[in-house]
Parts: sequence; structure tokens; C-alpha cells
Amino acid sequence: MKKAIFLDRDGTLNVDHGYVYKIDDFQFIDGSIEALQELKSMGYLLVVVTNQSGIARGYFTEEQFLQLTEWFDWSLADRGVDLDGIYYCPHHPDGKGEFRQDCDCRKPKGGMLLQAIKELNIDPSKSFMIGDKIEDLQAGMKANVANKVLVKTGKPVTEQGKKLADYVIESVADLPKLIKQLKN
Ligand SMILES: O=P(O)(O)OC[C@@H](O)[C@H]1O[C@@H](OP(=O)(O)O)[C@@H](O)[C@@H](O)[C@@H]1O
Ligand SMILES: [Mg+2]
Ligand SMILES: [Zn+2]
Repeated sequence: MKKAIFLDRDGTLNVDHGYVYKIDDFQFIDGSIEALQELKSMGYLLVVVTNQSGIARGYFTEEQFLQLTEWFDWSLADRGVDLDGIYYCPHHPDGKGEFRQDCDCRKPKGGMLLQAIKELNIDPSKSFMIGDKIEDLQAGMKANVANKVLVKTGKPVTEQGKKLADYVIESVADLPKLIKQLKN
């Protein structure tokens, strides 16, 4: 079984300008790409788990999301970071059409992580979930991910967030250092 880093997208890997779907609005958080390179070299699978309710809400189409995702995936591959999985939830209970669903994949539910664990043979007890919202941490809990990390680069950190998190760090750029410290 493999160890993995489950990565939230908006607010963790890129600046959350609010329902980002255009390449021009996609701004990597400082040091995030270098951190992913290092995490990869430490032997972690890198798995993105992102809520994209903008699709259900009609702010952008699934096709537009997939186009941005292709660009994002290639931008990282160009820098030596091959993502092992990208899982997304296009649903919202108040959404439109086929995407109006009270699904099992929207964080705080654990569906995306559970699917990745099964498909990629991940050991959650050796893995990390990193995100900017309580819902990210809760999804990690549902999937029994041992280490839940909250970053300060997205939504404001709340008291509840601090309580649920095993670690609070400035940004994903600090994750390799945190993991190395834990091992010593
Ligand atoms: O952080 P991840 O999961 O990668 O993606 C979050 C986005 O889909 C958007 O999710 C929304 O939450 P609601 O989905 O409307 O509750 C808001 O938090 C937006 O600011 C944010 O851009
Ligand atoms: Mg986020
Ligand atoms: Zn869903």
C-alpha cells in the first residue's frame, strides 16, 4: 500500500479568487510547485480532491473545468510533478440539472478520498489531507486519513478549524518540512 498527500485545490494549491475556472485566474500559491516536487521525491502519491460546485451552480461548465484541469495537470508535469489522481465533485444539493445532488463526493463527505484509496491502493494511516477549510479536514476524517493539515492561504482559519486540524501551517510550501520533522 502507498502513502499519499490528499490536496485540496482552491486556497491550497492556487489562490481562491472564488470559483476559479479560467487559466488567467489560476495563480499557484508561492512555493506550492516546489513543495509538490519535494513531496513526490519523498515517495508520496499526490491526489487532488476538489469540490467544484461552480459546475452545479451554473458558474461554469464541466467542460470548462476539465480544460483548466488539463492545463493545470500539464503545468505541473512540465515542472516534474506528475499528479497521481485528480478527483472532483461537480455537485451541489441546490444545483441545477444533473448536478443537483446530495452526493457522497462533496467534502465534508469522504467519497473522493475513499475512491482514491481504493483505486490507487493508498494506506490512509500513512497519509495526509491538506486543505484550507474545515470540510477538507472532515473529509480526511471520514476516510481515516491519519494526518489532517490546515493551511492559512485560503479561507480564514477558525477556532473549529484549529481544533479539527492535527497541524496548522502557513501554506502547502511548509508541508515537506513538517513531515520531515515528524519523522525525526
Ligand atoms: O477548495 P476546493 O475544494 O478545491 O474548491 C472550492 C471551490 O469550488 C469554491 O468552493 C466554494 O464553496 P462551495 O462549494 O460553494 O461550498 C467557495 O469556497 C469558493 O470560494 C471556492 O472557490
Ligand atoms: Mg479549498
Ligand atoms: Zn459530488
